[in-house]
Amino acid sequence: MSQQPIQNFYKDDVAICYGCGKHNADGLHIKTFWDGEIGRSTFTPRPEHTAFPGFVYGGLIASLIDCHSIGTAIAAAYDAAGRAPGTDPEITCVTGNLNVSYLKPTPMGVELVLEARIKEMGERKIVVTCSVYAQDVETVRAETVAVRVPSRMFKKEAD
Ligand SMILES: CCCCCCCC(=O)SCCNC(=O)CCNC(=O)[C@H](O)C(C)(C)COP(=O)(O)OP(=O)(O)OC[C@H]1O[C@@H](n2cnc3c(N)ncnc32)[C@H](O)[C@@H]1OP(=O)(O)O
Repeated sequence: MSQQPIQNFYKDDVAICYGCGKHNADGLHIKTFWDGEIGRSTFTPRPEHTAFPGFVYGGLIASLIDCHSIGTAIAAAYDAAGRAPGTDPEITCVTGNLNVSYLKPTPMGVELVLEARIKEMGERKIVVTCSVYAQDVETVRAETVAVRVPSRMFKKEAD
């Protein structure tokens, strides 16, 4: 298991994502730990993340899956290239598609555990599956298409 989350290696100028950017003070600060096979993340929803009494808002869960799956894709892509995370040239991805199945209501008040795996590693397209567990019960399952893009895509035109 990597000691540092992949998000720690994102360049400062792009690390402002609402889901996972370390420089977004109001963000969720999702962290992905890749062990070479599985990307793991944990998150405990806060009261404002409620959908209906006692249960987590699905959009929040989709956000967790989104950034965690993209982080898993990026970490796995460095791994597949035999490179240390964060080394140049930078590997970056965006979400092309996010398909979420809510299997059961997800309870508030417990830590959620996310496990993501690589289903397909292409040159540009990386397909990631992700399950969300609450107290060992799988409540959500998703498949994400991460698409590798040049890091200049993240720069503002004025820069
Ligand atoms: C580093 C910090 C990152 C934090 C990111 C957090 C996650 C996010 O919120 S990202 C923001 C939301 N996503 C976006 O804004 C992306 C907007 N879309 C785009 O920019 C483009 O449509 C993009 C990059 C997805 C695809 O670009 P494009 O040049 O058209 O790709 P293209 O060359 O056609 O396809 C490349 C591969 O991806 C696949 N693909 C592209 N788009 C999709 C899609 N929407 N669904 C499924 N597969 C797709 C293609 O089939 C192709 O696969 P293969 O290589 O096997 O043939």
